[in-house]
Amino acid sequence: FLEVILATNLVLFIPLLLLRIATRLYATVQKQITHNFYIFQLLNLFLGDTAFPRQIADHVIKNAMRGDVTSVINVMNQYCHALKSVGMNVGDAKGAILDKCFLEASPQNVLELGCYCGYSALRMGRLLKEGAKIYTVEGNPDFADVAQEIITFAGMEEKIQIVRGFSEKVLPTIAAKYGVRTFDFVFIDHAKDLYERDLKMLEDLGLMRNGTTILADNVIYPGAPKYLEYVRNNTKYDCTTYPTKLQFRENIDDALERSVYLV
Ligand SMILES: C[S@@+](CC[C@H](N)C(=O)[O-])C[C@H]1O[C@@H](n2cnc3c(N)ncnc32)[C@H](O)[C@@H]1O
Ligand SMILES: [Mg+2]
Repeated sequence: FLEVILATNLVLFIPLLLLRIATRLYATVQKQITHNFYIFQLLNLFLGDTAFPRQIADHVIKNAMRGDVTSVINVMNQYCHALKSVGMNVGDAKGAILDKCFLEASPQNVLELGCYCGYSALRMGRLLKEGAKIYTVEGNPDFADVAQEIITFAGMEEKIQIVRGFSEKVLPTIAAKYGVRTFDFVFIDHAKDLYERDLKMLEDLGLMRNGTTILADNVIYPGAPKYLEYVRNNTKYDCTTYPTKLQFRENIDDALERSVYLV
């Protein structure tokens, strides 16, 4: 009898342990290589990274009101909270900081790096003034598909343009492609180790004007130390930190960093 119990436990325990190791490994590796399209896709293939965004989309379509952006945002929040989500949406608490900074900037042209399922784009989209537009960059085509589905369901497809591709590839051509001169508000929320590189890219490409607001998420967790060092010790940026907690994980400290570009 004891042998049966032991064998059953082992049968359950070993796959769970392997799953845990794989998840940890994935999180570590993903941080390093999110900008490598092929490795990213390979990991997705084996570890099913798109399963969660797909579930969010299905849940939204089933439970939210078509064409009602606030209802879509609320359903996404409820779902992620209920699951103590591993989802990467900025969430409602940090979302309130995003709303505040966004409204203060009152932007015409908005750039987002890292769309995921479109949650933060929808949050900004519902505050967008008449005629203004959001361009949200997403490197993972499966995430971009899910985001497009949710954005269209919310009726925001005219206001939110998903820009498919990795930032390093799409930024050099984004202005010409969409007829934009500079962005007034930039929300940076993609791979944390690319924040500094991509901000410098925006500078070099002349995609920001005097007064452009750059808001960076997750500067404490998972953390973007090189980015913080760059903007905080730089006369070209006027910085404010908004300490907060990680989305859906109230025991983990995080912060958003607002930097106003001064040229
Ligand atoms: C934290 S999630 C974005 C969450 C989203 N802003 C929200 O709050 O709803 C980061 C996203 O950035 C994407 N990503 C990572 N590196 C990227 C890059 N170099 N260019 C474009 N997208 C990238 C990932 O595929 C992922 O979907
Ligand atoms: Mg984030």
